[in-house]
Amino acid sequence: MVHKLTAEARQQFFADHPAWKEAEGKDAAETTLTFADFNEAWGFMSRVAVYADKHDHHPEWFNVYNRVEITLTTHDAGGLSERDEKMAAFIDRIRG
Ligand SMILES: C[C@H](O)[C@H](O)[C@H]1CNC2=NC(N)=NC(=O)C2=N1
Repeated sequence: MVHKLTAEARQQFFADHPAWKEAEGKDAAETTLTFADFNEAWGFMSRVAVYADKHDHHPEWFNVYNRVEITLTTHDAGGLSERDEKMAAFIDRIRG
């Protein structure tokens, strides 16, 4: 069972991860990454995909050429959870 972050933990999430913003009308966190080219973007996405598969937690994302938009939310919890926090921390570590 996975639970949504408490209001305090949610606030802490956005304080700890300044590259992430609250999604509008949705209990989720969003970020946009820009890479040198598609090859770099796809390399990044591959690393996130391996993480997602390993942790059974999957991003909502959109890619055009060198841009990757990511929305993190936990469908099973109906909002942001610790799983999103861990995935955001992973993405922030590898985003360069
Ligand atoms: C059955 C499977 O474990 C669930 O559907 C997992 C898969 N990946 C998931 N990813 C996300 N973002 N939220 C979930 O609730 C979720 N649930």
